[in-house]
Amino acid sequence: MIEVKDLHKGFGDVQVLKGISTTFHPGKTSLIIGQSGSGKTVFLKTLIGLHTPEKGTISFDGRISTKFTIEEKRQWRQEIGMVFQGSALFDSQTVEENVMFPLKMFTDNANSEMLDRVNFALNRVNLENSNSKLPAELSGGMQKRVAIARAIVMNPKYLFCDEPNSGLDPQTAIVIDKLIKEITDEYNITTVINTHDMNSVMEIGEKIIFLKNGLKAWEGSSNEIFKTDNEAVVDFVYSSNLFKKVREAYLKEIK
Ligand SMILES: Nc1ncnc2c1ncn2[C@@H]1O[C@H](COP(=O)(O)OP(=O)(O)OP(=O)(O)O)[C@@H](O)[C@H]1O
Repeated sequence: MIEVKDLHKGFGDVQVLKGISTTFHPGKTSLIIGQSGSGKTVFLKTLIGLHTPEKGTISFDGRISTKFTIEEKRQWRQEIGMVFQGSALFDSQTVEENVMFPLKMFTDNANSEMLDRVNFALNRVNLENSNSKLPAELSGGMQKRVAIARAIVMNPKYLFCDEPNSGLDPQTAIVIDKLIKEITDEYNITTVINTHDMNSVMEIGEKIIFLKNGLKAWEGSSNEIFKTDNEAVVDFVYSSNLFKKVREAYLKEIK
């Protein structure tokens, strides 16, 4: 479980996060949504330790990350998986080398042991027989699978994804979303995803946090987001006519 309390982060005179508190639970996919510039990326980067908060705490199963010693930080870093926008694979390395990278960096396991683990992760994302391919030889959806395999190869407790389905067609995006949700359930991972994709919100949003101007303006589940009368959420999520109609139809049905 990740507990965030009163998180503040700014740059110079600009305050970006203005006191965010929330909790992310194991086995659940939590989604961060909000307009461009609302602070989603700064929030995610602060959670993973790339930004240091001025105020507030982030606690990982009781361990406060800003108080970590170097050794504790190294240990914690191994418990984290990350999927970045655009997959962030090493272009000149094969799929196998990309997925093996965290194992080489953090463990001194024998090569055969690492290879078993790599094959397990690739198998889990349904990407067998691609070990020797280069990222350029794969489709965008397959590259995301490699990025997910790399993120889970260390058996993480926490998974952070920044726009995991950006650049994918809607069908592939849903497949990737569902894969992340399945893995989250299966391995009881605490997963936090930044997204702009309203399909993701509806499909996999077990918990949704809506940021507005650096504050948490709303949180709830995908079912609750249909029913909410929070104006800011409704304006943001149902800004397209299609989603407005879907919401109206849903609300009629449950009356
Ligand atoms: N390193 C930085 N230095 C100064 N300002 C920054 C820095 N990183 C982010 N900001 C500012 O913080 C604000 C929030 O940015 P952030 O990238 O978190 O927004 P976002 O919600 O992720 O937007 P988007 O959906 O467009 O990715 C913006 O005004 C941005 O200019």
